[in-house]
Amino acid sequence: MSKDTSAEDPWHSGGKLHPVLGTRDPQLADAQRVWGEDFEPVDLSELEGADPHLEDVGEQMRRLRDALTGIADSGADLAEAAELLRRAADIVEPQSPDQATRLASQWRKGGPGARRTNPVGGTENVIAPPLRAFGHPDGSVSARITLGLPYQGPPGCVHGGMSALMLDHLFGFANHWVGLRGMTAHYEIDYRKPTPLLEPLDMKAWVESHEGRKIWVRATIESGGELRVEARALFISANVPLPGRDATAPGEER
Ligand SMILES: CCCCCCCC/C=C\CCCCCCCC(=O)SCCNC(=O)CCNC(=O)[C@H](O)C(C)(C)COP(=O)(O)OP(=O)(O)OC[C@H]1O[C@@H](n2cnc3c(N)ncnc32)[C@H](O)[C@@H]1OP(=O)(O)O
Repeated sequence: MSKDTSAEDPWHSGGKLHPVLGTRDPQLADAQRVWGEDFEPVDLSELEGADPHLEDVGEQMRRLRDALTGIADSGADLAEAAELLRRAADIVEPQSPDQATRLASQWRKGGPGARRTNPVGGTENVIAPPLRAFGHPDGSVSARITLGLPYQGPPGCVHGGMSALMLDHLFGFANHWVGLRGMTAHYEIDYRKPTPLLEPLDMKAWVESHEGRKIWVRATIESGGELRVEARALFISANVPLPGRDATAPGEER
């Protein structure tokens, strides 16, 4: 399997995979403590060059998101915060192009695709934890994250849909890491034990096999050394027209 991807391929937004992260990144430092030095981070080069104010706004929004969830019984006075947030929205909204324009801009040739904005890893997306994935030399990808109250399902536990979402996303990275890409066609998941909030979750995904357009992937979530969730999926190599781009002939189908 090849890791080569081509920025010239209009159906693929990714560049070649290479380590680009600095060790100041807390999730990378955490991952290095857990998995040692024997892995390379998945390419996140599309994050370079982002407006630092955009990164900062995203970060402040996530702080608010986490601080706000479950605050109702605390007696907090939120009047000033509400006013400041209204002002912030009044500043940003008029500067933000319509959604169709922004959608197309994500998929410009050689652009970041949805990796900056997707709901799992996108730092521009407030609902994203955001999860960061790391690629290992054995072809698997891993992520470690601790989720808070915004992601609660059963009492004190991660919402099962959130687990499914994160693993589906990791499947995408597992494909990407070994030079494949596809769409989820079939997805099955077993919730073996409750998945705790507020405790580190270790996720792993890998391509088990692939033949023609079919890619079979597997993934797990562990916490405290115990298996919580395991999932299997069939991805199918498929060509989806990119927003704002002519639907010209895609590259070779796998
Ligand atoms: C482009 C940019 C890439 C950027 C890369 C960046 C890398 C960064 C990495 C990661 C970050 C992001 C990662 C995100 C990841 C998330 C993934 C999703 O959420 S995907 C959304 C949900 N999935 C759908 O919406 C699919 C909807 N379904 C379809 O469109 C079609 O069903 C499709 C394309 C999957 C297949 O349709 P057909 O018409 O092309 O092909 P047919 O002939 O039906 O199937 C081909 C073969 O597959 C089998 N097949 C199809 N579906 C099956 C199923 N559900 N179960 C079992 N077999 C199935 C069929 O039986 C057939 O097999 P036989 O060739 O006959 O042996």
